[in-house]
This record gives sequence, structure tokens and C-alpha cells, in this order.
Amino acid sequence: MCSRKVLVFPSAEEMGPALARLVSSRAKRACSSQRRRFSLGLSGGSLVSMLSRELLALPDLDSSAWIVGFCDERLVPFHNEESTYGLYKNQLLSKINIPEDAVLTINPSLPVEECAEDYARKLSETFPGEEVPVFDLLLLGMGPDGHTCSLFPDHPLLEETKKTVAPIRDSPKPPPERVTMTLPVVNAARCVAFVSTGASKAPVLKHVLEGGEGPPLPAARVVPSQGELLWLLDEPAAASLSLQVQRPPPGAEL
Ligand SMILES: O=C(O)[C@H](O)[C@@H](O)[C@H](O)[C@H](O)COP(=O)(O)O
Repeated sequence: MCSRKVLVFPSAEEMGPALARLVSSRAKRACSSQRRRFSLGLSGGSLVSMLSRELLALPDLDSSAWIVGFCDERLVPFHNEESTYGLYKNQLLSKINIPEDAVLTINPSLPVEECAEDYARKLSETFPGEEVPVFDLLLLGMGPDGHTCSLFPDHPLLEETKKTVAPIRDSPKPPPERVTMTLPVVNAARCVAFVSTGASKAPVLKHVLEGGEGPPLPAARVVPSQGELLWLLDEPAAASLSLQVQRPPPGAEL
């Protein structure tokens, strides 16, 4: 049963430290469980710089038992500025104590279908015995059209039930070729946290969180079957919501 919390912060700056504490608390919880490791899925967009800055500001970050994957990735070389891995490598992964083989990257030299299969294989090898990889925490963004990962409105990939990772050739947002985790993987996670800031997100957030006309938008289809669902918003993004939200005080555990 999914528990959903909508957490609103005065500004993106005040949300940042709370996001870092969320990652660190879920990491400690996972590493002290029988799994003895913490699996984290990352997304691109504005999350890259916020998360990197805030995790590096933590006084006691220990990422030696982390496994990091990507909720979606653009099929471009790592040195290309569109590469989500490339951005995280520069801003975060090269600055923390994470073993190189604990970062699950796509192979951008493969054609997109093979790239998705190769990444799916990496996930299944990293999560042996699990039909669908169960991440401890997935961090997601949401576009103004309601997309998340590379799952776009009205796209057939929303109906994917067999693959854990799917290729996409016709992403409406460039670059067009990408690979993405599918909804079964996203919804199997122990915790999914969306990070969404800015007034431009207000209308789509109302639609996603409170419902609206037409089929549910991709972000509204993220409902972890066993896990927690958190929405971290700033006040401008939450401005149109009528539902009950929480406003965590500074320093609160999430
Ligand atoms: O691959 C991409 O094109 C981006 O990663 C994209 O999916 C992003 O996550 C959302 O558009 C939210 O981005 P913002 O949080 O920066 O608005």
C-alpha cells in the first residue's frame, strides 16, 4: 500500500538540505538492513545540481555501500553536456567515495534497443533474484507536460509491463533517443521522491496530484505498490494545490 506525502518548502534553497537528509536517512536505513547497501536511482534536470550541492555539503556522507543507477538516460556520449551521467560524474560522483563499478551506466555506443537491453541486464545482475529491481530510493523530476523518467504523455511505453528498461526513439523532449526505467520498476521501489520547483510546475502538479481531464499523466502513474511516495515542492510549485500538504520545519527528518 503506497503512502503519499506532499511536502512543501518555502523555496528550492530551503528544500535542498531536506533532500540531502532524505537521501542520507534512507541510505543509513538500507545499509543497516540485511541488504547492507543502498540503491539509488537518479534523474536529470535541475535535480543534478541541487542534489550534488546538497549531498556534498553533508558533513558525514558515506557512499561506499551505494549502488547508483539512472531512472532514464539520454543516448549521447558521456562527455556530451546532455549526458545525465556525465553531469553527475562531474558534479557529484567524482567527488564522493563510491566505487566506479557501483555506478550503473548505459553504454552510449550501442544502438538504442541494444542499449536498453544492456542496461536491463546490468540491473538484473545487480539485483539478483529480483524479477524487477527494487531500488531503495528513486529520485524523479517532472516536466511541465507531466512526464517523468522518459515516460511521456500518451506514449505506448506507459503500457510496458514486461521490460524493466525500454528504449525510446521519439522523445518529444530532445534528445530523441533515450532509455528509461519502466513503470513496473519505478513502482517497485521502496521509496520514490519527486522533486519539483518553480511556478511553471503549478498547473501540472494540480492535475497530477488532484486529478483532471483525460488519462492520468505519467507522473500520476507513479504509485509504488509497497513503498512510500514523497513529493518535495517549493511554494511556487504548490501554489495551486487544494489538497492537504505538510510544511516540514527546518531540520525535520522526512
Ligand atoms: O531527461 C530529461 O529531459 C530531463 O531529465 C527531464 O526529464 C527532467 O527531469 C524534467 O523535465 C524535470 O526537470 P526540472 O526539474 O529541471 O524541471
